[in-house]
Amino acid sequence: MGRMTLGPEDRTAAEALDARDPLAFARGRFSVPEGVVYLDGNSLGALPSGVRAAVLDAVDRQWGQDLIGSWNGNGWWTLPERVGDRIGALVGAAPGQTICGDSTSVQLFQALTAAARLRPDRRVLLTDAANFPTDQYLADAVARLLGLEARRVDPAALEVGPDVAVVALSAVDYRTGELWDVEEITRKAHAAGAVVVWDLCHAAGALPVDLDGLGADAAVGCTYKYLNGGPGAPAWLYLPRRHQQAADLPLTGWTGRADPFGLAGAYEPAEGVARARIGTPPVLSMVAVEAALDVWDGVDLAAVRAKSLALGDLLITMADGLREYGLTVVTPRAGARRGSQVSLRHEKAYELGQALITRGVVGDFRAPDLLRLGLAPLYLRYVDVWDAMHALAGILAANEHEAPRYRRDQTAVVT
Ligand SMILES: Cc1ncc(COP(=O)(O)O)c(C=O)c1O
Ligand SMILES: Nc1c(O)cccc1C(=O)C[C@H](N)C(=O)O
Repeated sequence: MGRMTLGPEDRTAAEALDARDPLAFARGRFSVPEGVVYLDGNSLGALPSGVRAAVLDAVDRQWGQDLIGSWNGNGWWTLPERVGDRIGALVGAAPGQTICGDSTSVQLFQALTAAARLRPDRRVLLTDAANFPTDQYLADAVARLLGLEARRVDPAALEVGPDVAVVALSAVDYRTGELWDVEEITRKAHAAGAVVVWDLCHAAGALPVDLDGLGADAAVGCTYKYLNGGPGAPAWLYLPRRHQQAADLPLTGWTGRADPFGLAGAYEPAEGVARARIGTPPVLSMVAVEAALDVWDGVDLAAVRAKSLALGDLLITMADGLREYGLTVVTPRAGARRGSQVSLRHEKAYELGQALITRGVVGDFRAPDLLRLGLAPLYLRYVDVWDAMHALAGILAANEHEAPRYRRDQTAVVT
């Protein structure tokens, strides 16, 4: 779809786009609260309808009745590989290369350490100065542990010297929504002999990714954003087959050992990606993720991408109409450089976000001045974007956000 010319007066045009949306059916797979326009699926995805029954079954029948027999009888033990493969299918990973478990931060530690150990003669780890804090902290921590130097770079001007062991970046900038040229960066890093670790938190389920085709050396991501696995849902690690044998993973937990129930005193890695298992999987959370992944049945990621960009086009067009109020679009306009969110800059971004919540529109705020609006194409409609931007226009026009109750309380948790 090309650029839109939809004006704030034209809700019927948004309705027409919904009427011919090939993904319209997917909204029925979610429980989205009535009267809420949810633009925060890039932080916590909405609740897929099937999750409740799956978790209740895991609690009442599997845990309550079947008790410990559930590790085998209800497939608890194999959840990390099973769910991992289903996530892998959404990021271009053939089976046997993706494991689900722990947090993104833990998986970053695993991936960065193992990646650096693949290049023992090199001393530098590159990360993005604007990367999500946990990515930067863990790059520093791994560098300290292995005696490397963690260097901050701008992905747009990446240069990879002969001393670089690892290039570790997020595909999408969590603040601006900019999508980096993942193919070109991977190619550049490989040409210089480095390995590449991608953080796909803001890409998995938001746009097509082809990890195998890319030749990525490792990747991580969460499942609580566009994969809708729920609060605190476990993350995932992609470790391609070609590195599995050589990968020296730092967290050698007992469930990643060959024959874990042999209970031997010394570690020996399991075959394949199972070696990336660490401790006991968080069964209830992983059952939720597994059920959440059902929303992808029959969904074409190319259609998800097309709708994500079209929703973004609509949002950007309407935001451009609000320039007179000091609102600017910071997300790149070119579709190829956009993830699945649009970030708007305004000196009162926090207050605007709070006033929007009062009107039933939920986005989020990133300091110091960004209003971040996430676009999850499976459950968002064009009219939702229209209604959100219409509400924003009303707030700005009436100065609603200047009300004292919207002032930022510095002690509040900003989600
Ligand atoms: C790019 C990126 N990496 C990592 C994380 C979070 O890591 P964790 O799942 O360990 O909280 C986030 C968001 O929370 C993120 O946006
Ligand atoms: N993981 C989160 C959490 O536990 C609480 C609040 C927010 C988050 C997030 O996911 C933040 C998110 N990664 C971001 O892009 O800013």
